[in-house]
Amino acid sequence: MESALYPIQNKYRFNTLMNGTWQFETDPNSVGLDEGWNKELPDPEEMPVPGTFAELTTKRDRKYYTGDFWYQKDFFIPSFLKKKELYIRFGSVTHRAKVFINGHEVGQHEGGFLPFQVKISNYINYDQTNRVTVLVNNELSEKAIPCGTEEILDNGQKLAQPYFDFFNYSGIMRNVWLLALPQSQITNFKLNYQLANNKATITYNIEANNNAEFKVTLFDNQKEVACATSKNTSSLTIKNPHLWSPNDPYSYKIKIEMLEDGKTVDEYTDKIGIRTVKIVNDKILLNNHPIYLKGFGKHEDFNVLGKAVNESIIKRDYECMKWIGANCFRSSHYPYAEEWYQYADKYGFLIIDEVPAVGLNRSITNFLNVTNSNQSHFFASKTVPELKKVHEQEIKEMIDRDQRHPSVIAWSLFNEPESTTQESYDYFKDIFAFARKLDPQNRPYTGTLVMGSGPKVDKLHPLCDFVCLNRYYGWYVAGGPEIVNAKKMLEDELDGWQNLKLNKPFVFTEFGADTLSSSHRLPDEMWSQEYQNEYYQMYFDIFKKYPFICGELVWNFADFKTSEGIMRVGGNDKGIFTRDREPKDIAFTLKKRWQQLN
Ligand SMILES: CCC[C@@H]1NC[C@@H](O)[C@H](O)[C@H]1C(=O)O
Repeated sequence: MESALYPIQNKYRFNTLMNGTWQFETDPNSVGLDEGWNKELPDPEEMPVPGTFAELTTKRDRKYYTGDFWYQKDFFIPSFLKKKELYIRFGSVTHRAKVFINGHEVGQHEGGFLPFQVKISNYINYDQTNRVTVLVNNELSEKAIPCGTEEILDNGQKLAQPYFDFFNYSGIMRNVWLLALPQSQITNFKLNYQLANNKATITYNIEANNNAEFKVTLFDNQKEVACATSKNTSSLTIKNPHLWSPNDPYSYKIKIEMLEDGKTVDEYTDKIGIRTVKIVNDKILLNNHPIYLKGFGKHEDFNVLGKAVNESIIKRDYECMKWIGANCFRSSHYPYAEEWYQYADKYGFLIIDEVPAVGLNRSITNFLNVTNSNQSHFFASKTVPELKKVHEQEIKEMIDRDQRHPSVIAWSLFNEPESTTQESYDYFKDIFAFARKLDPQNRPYTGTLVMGSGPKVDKLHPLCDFVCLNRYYGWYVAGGPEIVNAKKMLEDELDGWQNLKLNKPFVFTEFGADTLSSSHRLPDEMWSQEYQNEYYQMYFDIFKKYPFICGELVWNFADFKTSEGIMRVGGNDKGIFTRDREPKDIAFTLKKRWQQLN
């Protein structure tokens, strides 16, 4: 069911997008399966795919709809496709899906931010119209990621209660493809690079659905530079490799041919960027040179789109990040659509790729209790074994999908879980051990530590190759006139980390202040543009004193939608840009700083 290869077209492979208008119907009483909705929706409406119903409706109960809902679309399959294996590939379905073809169940998937495909060949009527139906569910629990719970309102409606700070958008929010693939096919390939003596050795491991030989060819600007024919695993070596880096995102083309009895039966081509990433002492090295990460925690989030993929938004975000002088972002708090990574490879951005392990703390204000006994003891609950299984499945799917992108430099296995209890350490010790077996390039593994999980109490930093801090001194604590105390709080914590002599890099993966683009205050006040500037200047003045700080990823790239609450004005307003991607004053401060920072 996993589908790590992005669809391409060549003489062996064909695909077509199934985006557009689908039929849609909510199923609040979960009667659809009994009433045959997998064959015919009783009273559907039009729904765009990719898209999310929550951003399109004018009715609150639809916006917050929680439970089962159905999508359905008819499509024609000509008989000349009979020789091919047919699949439908979903870029994602949030949070879980069950797929039917002409009424027959053909597969299901848990996890709302990674692709999967279902084989449909055996259920297709050729030269006829066929029907795909998807049963989706968007409920939250402590047995899946992202975590949350739900309540039943007085009117009987379910209401999702996220343990995370972004709107629980759901549905088919990424591209959907119809795939026509060869019977014998390449299903994935993994690459690792070794650089030495001005040579690059590219070790490959090809996965396929049949035993076969493989011919692997590397091209530099259309010129063949290396070639090998082997079973699944071998290597290629090239002299004077042109390495990939943010300042020079150079790519080669790799072509893999699958041979049966000497005859090519499948072919997959991709762009690859030769580079290495490693941690040496308290530095992050790219191609053996220390790098400093400048950029953002982001979200897939935009007006009307919700989290639906849209290449205009992707392009605009990259243009803004180039303009401001950023070189990195974290895919907070879930793996983004594949197109984000393709642009990063091309434009030379670095990505900390994050699995949707957010909300493993039973309250987004858990950080207020992290240093006292009011902790929720999240990892002591009986649902943890189920949670761990899903967490591991999604780590594997994320790494299988993204391991070839040169832009991906690290894996984030958690965002702000409970992290000061022995049981949290026991849980994540297993998670890290599982994940470390999966990446052929052995990139660094990390996770972000919630406000309060500091040097005296945190249990998870020993598992991390570099330490990621989400800190809000001057906002959630010591805000406004108390910012004078916030400076000392931040310095005291960093002194505490320094005294542990971890000899590891640290990256600030979140720090920020909610700011209304309409607010100017003299003297500055919280929520004003002037305060956001003062807040960041305080952090930057302090960062200079700690050489182990190797990155500053501010929170957040843009204002984004959350659940409603007394601390949210239309959502989270910590953006450097507004939700419609216009700069706040702070954007010009960061541009000046980042274009000078090498
Ligand atoms: C102290 C927790 C901060 C929190 N961290 C996770 C993000 O997803 C939230 O948006 C951010 C915030 O509240 O701004």
